[in-house]
Amino acid sequence: MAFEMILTETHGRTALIRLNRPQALNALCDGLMAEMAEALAGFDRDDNIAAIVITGSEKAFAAGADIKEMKDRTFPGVLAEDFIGKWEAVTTIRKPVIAAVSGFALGGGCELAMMCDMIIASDTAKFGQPEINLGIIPGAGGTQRLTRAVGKSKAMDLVLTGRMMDAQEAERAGLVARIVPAADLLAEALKVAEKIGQLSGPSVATAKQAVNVAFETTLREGVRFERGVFYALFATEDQKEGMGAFAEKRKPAFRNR
Ligand SMILES: CC(C)(O)CC(=O)SCCNC(=O)CCNC(=O)[C@H](O)C(C)(C)COP(=O)(O)OP(=O)(O)OC[C@H]1O[C@@H](n2cnc3c(N)ncnc32)[C@H](O)[C@@H]1OP(=O)(O)O
Repeated sequence: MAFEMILTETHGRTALIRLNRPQALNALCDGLMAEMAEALAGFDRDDNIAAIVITGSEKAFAAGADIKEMKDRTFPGVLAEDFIGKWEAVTTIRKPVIAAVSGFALGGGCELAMMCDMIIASDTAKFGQPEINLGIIPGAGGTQRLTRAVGKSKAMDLVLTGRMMDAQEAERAGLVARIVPAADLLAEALKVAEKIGQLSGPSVATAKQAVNVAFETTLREGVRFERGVFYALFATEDQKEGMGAFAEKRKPAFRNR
């Protein structure tokens, strides 16, 4: 499938998706979101791919949903179509998805980054939920994921005022995993993805699932879930290989089973 609004490439076992609407600061229109969902699903099925990086341009990861496309939508229309429901595709991917963010990550752009498993930001990144300036509120998880990431007070500050925060503030607040110079952003994100790709696929997928459960359940239930999947990993060859390699003082050769 040829894409128009995203570019895809592979680097070893890492798939890279670049948002590609520079003229609109990568505003997330329906077409782009559909292409991304299709690309993500394809990479998730591909045994040669272990992790996925999503990035934008130096100026903008994404400046939000496409306001020009969205402005004439109606209440019955968005309801019938479940306009934003399709965006959730990003959260159904089993492999790790890393957002490499440079420049603006606003509105739906910030929400897209937060749907990924971790955010690596350049020192020029700016995050915000400015929907309040448009007479709406965040609609792709912004009020929920941002609040879980940075806490109620800062989430209120950002969502109610629509102000942007820079990469340093975002890292201090816990939204961003690490900050790197803009010129090194992609290399760093690919390096992290490659490192994950060398590990055991079943344990990586299980670890991702377990951390995500923490967002959706009580501590007691989450710990119970973790214990169950932890025990299950002792049924894998990779557990024998990983621990055997440690005992034999050699590098493990994981076979993803
Ligand atoms: C997903 C939901 C439900 O949560 C909803 C949303 O995401 S609503 C959208 C939230 N995002 C915003 O409100 C940000 C809108 N953009 C801006 O405020 C500014 O563009 C900026 C601060 C990011 C950058 O400003 P500047 O450097 O001055 O560039 P511009 O000239 O404004 O933009 C260049 C070009 O891109 C178009 N653009 C930018 N953002 C969007 C957008 N979200 N949708 C559609 N188009 C966008 C902008 O109109 C310019 O295009 P031209 O007018 O030159 O054709």
